[in-house]
Amino acid sequence: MLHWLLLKIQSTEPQADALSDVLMAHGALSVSIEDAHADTLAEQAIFGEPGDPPPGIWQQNVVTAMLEADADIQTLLANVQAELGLDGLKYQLEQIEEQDWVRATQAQFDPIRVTDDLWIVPSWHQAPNADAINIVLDPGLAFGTGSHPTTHLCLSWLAQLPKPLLATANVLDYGCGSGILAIAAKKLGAQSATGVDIDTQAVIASRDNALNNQVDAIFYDSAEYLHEPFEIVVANILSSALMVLAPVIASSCKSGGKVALSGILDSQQEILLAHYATWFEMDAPIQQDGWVLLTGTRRCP
Ligand SMILES: C[S@@+](CC[C@H](N)C(=O)[O-])C[C@H]1O[C@@H](n2cnc3c(N)ncnc32)[C@H](O)[C@@H]1O
Repeated sequence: MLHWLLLKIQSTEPQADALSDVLMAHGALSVSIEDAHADTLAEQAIFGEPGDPPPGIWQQNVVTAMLEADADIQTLLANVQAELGLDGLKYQLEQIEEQDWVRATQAQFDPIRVTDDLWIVPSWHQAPNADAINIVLDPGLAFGTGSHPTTHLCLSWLAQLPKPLLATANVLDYGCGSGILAIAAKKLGAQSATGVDIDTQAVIASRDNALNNQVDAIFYDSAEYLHEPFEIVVANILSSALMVLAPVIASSCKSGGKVALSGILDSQQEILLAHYATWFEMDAPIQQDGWVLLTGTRRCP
């Protein structure tokens, strides 16, 4: 049964916001803007870092309006053209059938293999390897489902740490998001795991996820962080935050302790390597899909 129409209009960066406003004013249920070249070699990557000005939008984009099935498209287009002074709009119309939206959303998330022995499994899936360490995690408001290369890099690093080292290690997950790294550390055998985050929602999500995984890990607001020393510190935060937090991360890591830093783009690794070399003996960077993991060992202060 037909339920909605999707009107997709080709646009350019200066027009896109005004076009969205006019579509909403004339009855669109929702409007989204996407890169016109998404999923092609010409795709334009846009990243925002805390403290930076808003990154803007794509030069060539597609503005998509979701409309009631009986919307009068010709009148809507005439209004858009008249109000914005645009001629010859290029557009496409698609029909959306009713479907089971919960099932459709869940179908996008499959179990993620980190190693043969470590998997991230959505709660509605059967674990592909029941004997593996399976972290049960559903997509939520906090970052960290395991699908992003930066999380994957940190998880792979935790998984390859020697078991005797982990068994005596207290692990700090700075910028815990969903709590995935702290939960993984504890499940892999760490003595203790603590996560802190600047975002209250992340702390709540981490506590819920730890409970769902029957993992005893502590999560709290980074504003209350006590600067305790840990044997292992993982921090998957964007590079600008890692630069600012470097003294905190260094003072949180015991002499001889290990650090793993991610959320770093290829182009940002040199400056971070140089900065963290002040406190750590740094290893060769590890790369995945344009993202970098930096690891090191804390020198004696
Ligand atoms: C990329 S997510 C990483 C989440 C998870 N650790 C993972 O590896 O998937 C970064 C997290 O760091 C948090 N964050 C950003 N800046 C921070 C800061 N200055 N102090 C503490 N947490 C911060 C964000 O709220 C976010 O939850």
